[in-house]
Amino acid sequence: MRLGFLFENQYVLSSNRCSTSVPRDPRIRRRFRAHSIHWFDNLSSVERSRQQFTGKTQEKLRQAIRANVLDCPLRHNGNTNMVVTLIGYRATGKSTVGQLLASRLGWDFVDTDDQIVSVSGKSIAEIFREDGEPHFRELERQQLQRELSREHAVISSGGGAILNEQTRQLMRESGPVVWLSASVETIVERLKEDAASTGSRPSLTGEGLVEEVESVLRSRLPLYSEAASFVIETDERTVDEIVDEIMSQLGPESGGAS
Ligand SMILES: Nc1ncnc2c1ncn2[C@@H]1O[C@H](COP(=O)(O)OP(=O)(O)OP(=O)(O)O)[C@@H](O)[C@H]1O
Ligand SMILES: O=C(O)C1=C[C@@H](O)[C@@H](O)[C@H](O)C1
Ligand SMILES: [Mg+2]
Repeated sequence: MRLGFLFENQYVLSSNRCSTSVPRDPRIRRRFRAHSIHWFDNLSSVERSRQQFTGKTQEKLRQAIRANVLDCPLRHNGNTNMVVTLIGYRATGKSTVGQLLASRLGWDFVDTDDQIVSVSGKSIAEIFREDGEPHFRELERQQLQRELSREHAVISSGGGAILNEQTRQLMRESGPVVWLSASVETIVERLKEDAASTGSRPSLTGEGLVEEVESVLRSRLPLYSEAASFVIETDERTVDEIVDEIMSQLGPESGGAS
């Protein structure tokens, strides 16, 4: 049986006949995916080209991947779990975009920052101040672990959720991971203008705002990249346009463009 393969960080099922080749039980599907990824990671790039990409141009391949990448999980609507997780630095729009995306997909929307605030009865700034950042990270890890086992949902994660390796892996195993990106200038501008920043975005380094965004973003880029199924640039784009592009990347089965 052909399994699946990863290309440009996207998990791809190699067959269109997923209903027969992919186990329906979510637990078995997770193992199946993990195995496929491991299998692909262990192939040399030359071997990958020979086995998978022979005779196809890169662009054709990309199109094929876009068309197929989420075809199978979405076709199993109702049978398997399928969670879309939004990742990205502060103020890249995870919460704003996530709400609209969830309503377009008709799925539940979950914002793990909001959940942590509501369960703990404290703002994120208070948690950082009174209990320390490591405590917040642990709450975040637990919250995401719980929510990623939902059947269908759009999850807006916190900007630093990807710091945890176990969380990164679980996100990827649970469905597509959408990385919202923005330039330092855009992030700084949005952070300054958003009244919610004071309570929900305590300083991470003690540096000035611009220096902090530059240094923390730089250090996290490899982790966002590792966790992501695909990236969406958000600079100078409306929330509607961003959701349209995500829907289009998710493929026709999500109601997105073909
Ligand atoms: N595409 C966009 N264009 C203009 N403003 C935006 C866009 N996306 C989000 N914003 C604004 O940026 C601010 C931050 O957005 P949001 O809270 O959704 O970001 P976030 O990624 O969830 O941040 P955090 O990681 O801190 O939770 C809000 O004021 C929001 O209205
Ligand atoms: O980037 C971060 O580390 C954070 C982002 C926010 O979403 C919150 O989770 C919190 O302010 C920490
Ligand atoms: Mg948010």
